[in-house]
Amino acid sequence: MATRRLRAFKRWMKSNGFEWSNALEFVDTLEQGISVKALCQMNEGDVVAKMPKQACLTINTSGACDIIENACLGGYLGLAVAIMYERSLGEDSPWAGYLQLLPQQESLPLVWTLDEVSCLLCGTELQQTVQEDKALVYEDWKENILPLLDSEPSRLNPTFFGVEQYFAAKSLISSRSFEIDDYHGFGMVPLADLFNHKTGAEDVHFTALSSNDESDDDADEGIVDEEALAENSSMDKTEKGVSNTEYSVTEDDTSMLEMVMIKDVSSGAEVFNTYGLLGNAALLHRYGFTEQDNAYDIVNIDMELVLQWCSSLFSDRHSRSSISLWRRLGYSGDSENSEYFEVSFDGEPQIELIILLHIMFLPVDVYHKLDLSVAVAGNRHESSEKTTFLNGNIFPHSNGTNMSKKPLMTKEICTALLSLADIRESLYGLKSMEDDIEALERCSFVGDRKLYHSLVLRISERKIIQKLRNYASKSCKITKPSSARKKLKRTA
Ligand SMILES: C[S@@+](CC[C@H](N)C(=O)[O-])C[C@H]1O[C@@H](n2cnc3c(N)ncnc32)[C@H](O)[C@@H]1O
Repeated sequence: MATRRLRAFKRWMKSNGFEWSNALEFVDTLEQGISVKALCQMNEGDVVAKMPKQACLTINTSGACDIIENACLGGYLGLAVAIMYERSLGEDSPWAGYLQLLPQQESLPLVWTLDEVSCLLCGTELQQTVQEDKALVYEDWKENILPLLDSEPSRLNPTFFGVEQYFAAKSLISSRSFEIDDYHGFGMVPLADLFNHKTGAEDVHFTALSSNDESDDDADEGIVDEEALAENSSMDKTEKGVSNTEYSVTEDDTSMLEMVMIKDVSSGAEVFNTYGLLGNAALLHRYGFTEQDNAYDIVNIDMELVLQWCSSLFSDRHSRSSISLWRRLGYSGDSENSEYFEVSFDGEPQIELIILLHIMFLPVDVYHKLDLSVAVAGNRHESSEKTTFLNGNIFPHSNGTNMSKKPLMTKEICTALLSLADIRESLYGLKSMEDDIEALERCSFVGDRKLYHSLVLRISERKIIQKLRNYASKSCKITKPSSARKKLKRTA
């Protein structure tokens, strides 16, 4: 359905040199906003849309370019000022026809209230991240945007540069901006941002040729291989497919961005882009929606939770020294402040977590032997390629990813994983997963958007925790009980 705002947008695109295939239908519904459909069969290689870089809203093209540059605001901050500035011009903005199509803001958790964040995202991977984001974005506004109003009172209308407007602009940038090229950097690309996302199953690809350097080396991820383009996008197709605007482009025209079909799509089907291979936490964080059964979902178990579990069995001293030994063996990442362990969509915990648990359960004598050998190796500056003897298993340093988990899955490690699953699950509060599933069934995708997507996130995470339990129970049955220490509580 072409609504009034869509018709106005198409007129704006035509007068700004955009070209798009007659086979694309832009659909606007109250429930789902705008999507793009195929009006007839579309084929791999078809160039279905061309967008002039000069018509994209970037720091460089915006009327506020001088203000942004004088204030040395780059990246997202600068682009946010560009959007707020053009919005403040209303009909006088060269992007008025584009801006009227955009929502005021995208419903990302960033723009939810703090109460909504703590209530709806309780226990999820996003709760803390979003709380921190909100504080940081507020600080950004106070430090960088507020002072601008004093420096340019005649050009900047404070009504359009308030903290709410800044958060709104940030939500649009997060959900709709593209990397254009070295000169323009990030920007808003009209038309390209009408395509919805499907994980790992996109039909169309956004491509850009750098205006500074056309060599492959300088190509960003989205750039199409020139030869493939030449093969697939003959003038024939361009003439047939792209509507007959006056704008004519050459194949290596670096002033244009393109949308190229990377698969055949049948008539009537929606044409999807992909925003990346993202789990639900990342999708909700950046774009404000989730997908059911998303195979890229993960759950993290923070080191803090491991310490919490550890303190119920061992002395603080033992917990700390085990973690220290584990770090010295090279199993922690770069940052000691944000250590966490991933549990994959299938419920498999990261090998690094299993190794840490293993170290914690080592019999005292083996533990001391290992500790000593690591200290000696450290003093001799031995390479991290060396192997280590751990409870009957040879552990290669810093190379846990290729190790088999099976031999390590002793009874106590399986029990520890079950306890960690319980501790992680308790973060979701009193409501059970069944409560969440029932709530989701009652919830409307359209009317209760925030609740709907936060429930999908909670449920998908909790399903992974359930799979972690299954993984631990199953592994326990197939692994012989270990000969590890009988006395669990250690004090030294
Ligand atoms: C680049 S825009 C796509 C066009 C958008 N539908 C519109 O109305 O303008 C990205 C936004 O579209 C919505 N979106 C995209 N893919 C989606 C999907 N698979 N499910 C739900 N919403 C989606 C989200 O609100 C997202 O932030």
